Amino acid sequence: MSHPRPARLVGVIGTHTDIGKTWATSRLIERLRAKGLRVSARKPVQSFEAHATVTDADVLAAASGEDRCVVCPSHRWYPRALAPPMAADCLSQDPIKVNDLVAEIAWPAECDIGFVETVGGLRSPIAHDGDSLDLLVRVNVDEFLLIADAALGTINAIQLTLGALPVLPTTILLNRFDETNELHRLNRDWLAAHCDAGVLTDTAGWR
Ligand SMILES: Nc1ncnc2c1ncn2[C@@H]1O[C@H](COP(=O)(O)OP(=O)(O)OP(=O)(O)O)[C@@H](O)[C@H]1O
Ligand SMILES: C[C@H](N)[C@@H](CCCCCC(=O)O)NC(=O)O
Repeated sequence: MSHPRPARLVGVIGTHTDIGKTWATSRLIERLRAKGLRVSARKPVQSFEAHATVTDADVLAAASGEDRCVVCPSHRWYPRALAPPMAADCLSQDPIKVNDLVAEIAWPAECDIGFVETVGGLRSPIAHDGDSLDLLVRVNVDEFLLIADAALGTINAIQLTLGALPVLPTTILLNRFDETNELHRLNRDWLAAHCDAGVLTDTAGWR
């Protein structure tokens, strides 16, 4: 049996953990849904501080209008702020396999755009046998959305990330971009001139 797949499947990656993948993706989902598009979000596995009251799945679910345990299955919630396989080990949970994470992703029958959010940065371990990039390759995404910041050092982080990606359309979103900050503007312009990717400073420009 073939499983439904969104018409457009976007892999969300970051230059670093806490860069704003969930925040930016949620803002983008809200904007797309307001236009009438059917949008879903999936975070195949998540790890977080044990005392956290709101997880990435909660934030994405609030934006997409889905159940948080549909966004991220409840058995893939690891309450330790470590890469998921490391968290699983510390919590004496079973090893995480990329194949299982992929198999657990289910989309609604009709979905215009699906977002798969990874963990940490592109090469952060997401399972015992693979990292965020491995997962998105297995999921066979159509394109990448790279969340980065606009501050000093971002060019290196973005270049390293782009260099590790397969050739697919990629959009860079500079989270927390401040138009009044000259460095932010100069970084945006340099990236637009030198990178083979679209460069956005907010979700409004996403096409
Ligand atoms: N543009 C922004 N404005 C306000 N708060 C933001 C913004 N971007 C991120 N944040 C906040 O920064 C924190 C980290 O962001 P977020 O959880 O989106 O990062 P992440 O890349 O998804 O992290 P992880 O590696 O855990 O997946 C969150 O508390 C989030 O609400
Ligand atoms: C705990 C964090 N919030 C995040 C995992 C980040 C792992 C980073 C590992 C690394 O690259 O060193 N978890 C998650 O996105 O579900």
